[in-house]
Amino acid sequence: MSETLAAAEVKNYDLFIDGKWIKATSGETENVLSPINEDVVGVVQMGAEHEAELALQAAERAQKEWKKLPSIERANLMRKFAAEIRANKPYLSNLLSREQGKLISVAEMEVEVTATFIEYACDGARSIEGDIMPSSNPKEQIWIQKIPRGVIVAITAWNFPLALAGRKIGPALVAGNAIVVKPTQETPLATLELGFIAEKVGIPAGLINIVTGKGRVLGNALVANPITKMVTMTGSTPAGQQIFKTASEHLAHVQLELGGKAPAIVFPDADIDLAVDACFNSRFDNCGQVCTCNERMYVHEAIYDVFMERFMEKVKAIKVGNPLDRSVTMGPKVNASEVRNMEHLVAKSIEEGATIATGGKKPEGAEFQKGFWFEPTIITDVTQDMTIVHEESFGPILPVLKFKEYDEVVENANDCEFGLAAMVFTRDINTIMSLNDDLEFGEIYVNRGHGEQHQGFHNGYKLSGTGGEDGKYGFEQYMEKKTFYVKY
Ligand SMILES: NC(=O)C1=CN([C@@H]2O[C@H](COP(=O)(O)OP(=O)(O)OC[C@H]3O[C@@H](n4cnc5c(N)ncnc54)[C@H](OP(=O)(O)O)[C@@H]3O)[C@@H](O)[C@H]2O)C=CC1
Ligand SMILES: O=C(O)[C@@H](O)[C@@H]1OC[C@H](O)[C@H]1O
Repeated sequence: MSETLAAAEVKNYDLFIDGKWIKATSGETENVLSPINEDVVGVVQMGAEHEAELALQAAERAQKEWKKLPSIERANLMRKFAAEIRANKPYLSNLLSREQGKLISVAEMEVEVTATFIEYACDGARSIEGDIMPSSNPKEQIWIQKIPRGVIVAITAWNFPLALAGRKIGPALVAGNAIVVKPTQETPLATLELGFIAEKVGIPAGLINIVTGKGRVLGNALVANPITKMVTMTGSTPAGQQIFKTASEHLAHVQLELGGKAPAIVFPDADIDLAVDACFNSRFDNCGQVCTCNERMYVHEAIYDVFMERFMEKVKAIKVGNPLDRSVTMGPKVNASEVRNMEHLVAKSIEEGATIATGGKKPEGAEFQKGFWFEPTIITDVTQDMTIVHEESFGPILPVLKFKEYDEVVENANDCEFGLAAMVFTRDINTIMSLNDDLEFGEIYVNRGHGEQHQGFHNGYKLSGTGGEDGKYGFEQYMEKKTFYVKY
């Protein structure tokens, strides 16, 4: 059944700083367009250096009192914040679908995951543990304490904007920090709604600040400011590298979740139906716009034909259309630039000798005249040296390669500048354990597709990032350590 497809109101959002909604001194605004039909969904302020300073100063003031609260009291308030996010699921998920183009069912999952990211952080409130150890000196103890860092800057990407914000706000505040969130200009609206929710549940002014503006202007000003003690960013590798350089000027702690090029490897002993379903879902989830998506698929030559017959049947059954229509199974790409990148990768693949087995262009039909659409695309006759095997597509394009030997496919899987996620399908324990030893990826899925758990650790190697996020190791990064030598 379709959701309300009628054009909703166009909402104007100010900057949420120090518990107030204010306009940018620049007087500039930017329209947020729907990828479905290019209608304006909302209008946001274009903050810059001045607004960065205001937000950081507000956060610095608010954090001084917040850190004095017992962590369980911080967690109790954050649970109310999470509950109110959940209570607004219908509105937030509809807004996410309209600003990002994701299926309404995926948007509903995203709102739920935003709440559970925060609730997971709250569960850790009583586990902020340090160490007490004997000194090598007589009558002396050593205490290592965990303390909040101070002001955190969170910069997020457009694929799961609300969940990525919750993933950072939760641990940051439970640990005793304040935060300034800069969502991407592509999809800032649902994140801005968190400002209204913070007001409603009584989050103290200045603890959560949400500012919009260009990453290389406002984002850069936030990162460069010495008030900022940690930057947690999700986005592309080039942007992450720039942030890393800027933050190094004042040695802020940096946590980066960046690009990926996950291989899916299907061995001859795999459960073929399970592998087909997992590899399919892990490519076309959110129109392929998930950092852990199946970006290149290696299928053993012995099962290639039977696997691909079943796989292609599913690909050709995809229904592309308005993501608010629950009968649709894939929505649009987020913007025109992303569609141009899809077209570039297809053209490059053909130029390099590959075959477009299905898709490869914008879909035809009146409903696709406006918006940012691209067909589900499978590329075959692919060799390891081709661009599509190395360049992240972050979209509904999948190159498929055959392999024969274990060593060959492991070498090819590792032949990549990224190291975020990989998925492998085999029922042989020796193969599984060898892959665990040999694959150079921070997250390996065995006999299932992508999808992190909050208690895990979302950690990219190589150009996929640094620091890692989620779980107890992600939570730890929002705290500093202070060592106390106590002679008595
Ligand atoms: N590893 C992971 O968990 C994930 C990784 N990603 C990766 O993100 C990419 C797609 O997201 P996308 O939003 O296009 O990524 P971008 O890197 O373009 O933008 C990410 C964020 O960084 C901001 N930004 C850009 N440059 C700077 C800068 N110099 N200083 C401060 N902030 C800056 C952007 O601001 P603005 O755009 O508003 O100007 C945006 O808010 C893909 O590569 C994907 O792999 C996506 C999701 C998860
Ligand atoms: O960022 C991504 O693409 C993934 O980590 C995604 O973000 C929130 C969801 O929980 C994850 O699948």
